[in-house]
Parts: sequence; C-alpha cells; structure tokens
Amino acid sequence: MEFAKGHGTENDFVVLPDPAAELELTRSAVSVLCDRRQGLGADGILRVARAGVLRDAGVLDRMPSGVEPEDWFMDYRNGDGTIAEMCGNGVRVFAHYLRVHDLEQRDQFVVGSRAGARAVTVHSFDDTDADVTVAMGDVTLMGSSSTTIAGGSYDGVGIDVGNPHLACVDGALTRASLGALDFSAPPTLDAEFFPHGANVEILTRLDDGAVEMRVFERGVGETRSCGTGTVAAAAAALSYEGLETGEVSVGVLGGRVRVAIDHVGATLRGPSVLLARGEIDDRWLKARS
Ligand SMILES: N[C@@H](CCC[C@H](N)C(=O)O)C(=O)O
Repeated sequence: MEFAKGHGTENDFVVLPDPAAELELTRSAVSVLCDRRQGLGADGILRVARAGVLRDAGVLDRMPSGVEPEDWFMDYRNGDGTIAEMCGNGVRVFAHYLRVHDLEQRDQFVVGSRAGARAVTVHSFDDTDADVTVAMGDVTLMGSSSTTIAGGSYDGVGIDVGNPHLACVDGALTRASLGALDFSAPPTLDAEFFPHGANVEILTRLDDGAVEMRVFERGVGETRSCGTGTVAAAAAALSYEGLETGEVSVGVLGGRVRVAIDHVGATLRGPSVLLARGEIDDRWLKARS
C-alpha cells in the first residue's frame, strides 16, 4: 500500500491514497500506523478517496452538507483510531497532496470532510511545500466551560468548528509561562457539556493581533498544532476582547498560521509540507488490523 507523510505546522499525518475505498481502517490498524515506535508515526491518518466511493463502500453513511459524490474526501482518523469530523491542518496537507499527485488540477476546489465541504485555495506549491487557505465554515460559540490541565484550572469557551473545542484565554500567561506548562496528562472536561469529548486549547490574550497557543487533542494527546484549534483560539481571543470578528496570527509549537473570522465564517491560512512517500507492507498491516 502506498503512503505519503506530511505535516501542517508539525501536526503530522500519514496520507493513504485509497481510490476504491478498499482499506479496512480499523482502530487497531490506524493506531499501529500512527505509533511512533511500532509504526510510521503520526498524529492522524488522511485517507484519500472520492466522497461517492466512500459512501458506496459504507465508510460514509450519508453525504455531508455541501459535499458532492465526485469531491475528494478527507477521511480523517485520530492517532488512537477514532474518527473526527474535521482537521484544519489535515485539509491543507490533503489539498497539497492532491495537487502534487495531479489528482486535482485546479488551485481552488472543495475538499469534503465529515463537518461538510471545505473550499481550499492553493496559493503556491511544489513537491514538498505549499501555502494553502481553507474556508473553515461556521465558528459557533457554545458558552462557558472549564478544564483542569497542567495542574491549573482554566475557564474557557466551548467552540464548535465542525469539531468540539474548549478554548481558554489566560490573561496572565506569557509565551514563556505557556511553554513551561506540562501537557503530559489529559485535561478534565465537563462530560455533559462535551458529550463527545473536546480538544482543549490554552492561550495567551491577544497582543498586537497575535496569540500563542498550546493544544491537547481529543484522540491524540498534545500535538504541535491543531488547525481547527487555532480557529477556536482566535474566536476565543477575539471574544475575550469583546470582539466577534478580526484577524489573528496564532503561534503554536510547530509554527504560525493566520486565522480570519468574519460574519460569514473563518479562514485558516498556513503551510503544508510533504516529506516522504513509500510503501507499507500489506502483510504487516493485515496482521495488526
Ligand atoms: N489536528 C486537527 C484536529 C484533528 C481532530 C481532533 N483531534 C478531534 O478529535 O476533533 C486539526 O488540525 O484541526
């Protein structure tokens, strides 16, 4: 089986082209592929297939909003094998992969996700690097909640970016004190507020249009970036200042992205890197599926 390896601000993925949707992406197959010692190592998997093919194969039970059968669909799995609705960094890498492999010839096209259609613009690309903007859709603030992480309690805002987030602005945090937090243990969450779990972002307040953020991802653990998380962080940072719209530069451990939020929705602009391609031994994966 062919694969490629890529990342968006160091949120890394194994990309699996599967045009006929033949792969059995069991939880154990995904988690062993993503394991950094037993497998290739990644935060998640991006299966590449057309939406209609995935529906006909029973991977999708319905066509998500705005997604057409002929659209390419990012079938995203977290490193622990669970399915998530959306992955903002993943969409950039996915779009880059489609352009490099000539599966898509346009610079503007739609990528399907379980959260719905996501319009992408590939501003520039070569075999290894790309600059991509993703229209991230609606950003819905769901109210206040809180978490305990790194030995502290944080109040934040529940935010739906297609997937669930708790984004917590701490006005006292600096880049250095944020960097010193220990994110090794999972955060606590209010299970009634977040019945399906959530990704948790802790961030500094807006300063000169920029914030710094760290994230603990549902189904993965701490990652060096989370695209949907940067959109949630931008929305929380604006809301903390009493704003609903604006542009925010979000710094993560793996780099920096730009988020713009207006009354129509959010966009996320950032890099994609494709660094390797190769072949997975089918016998190895089958024995672990
Ligand atoms: N890293 C992703 C988000 C992936 C899904 C997330 N862990 C979840 O379970 O919702 C991103 O870049 O958005």
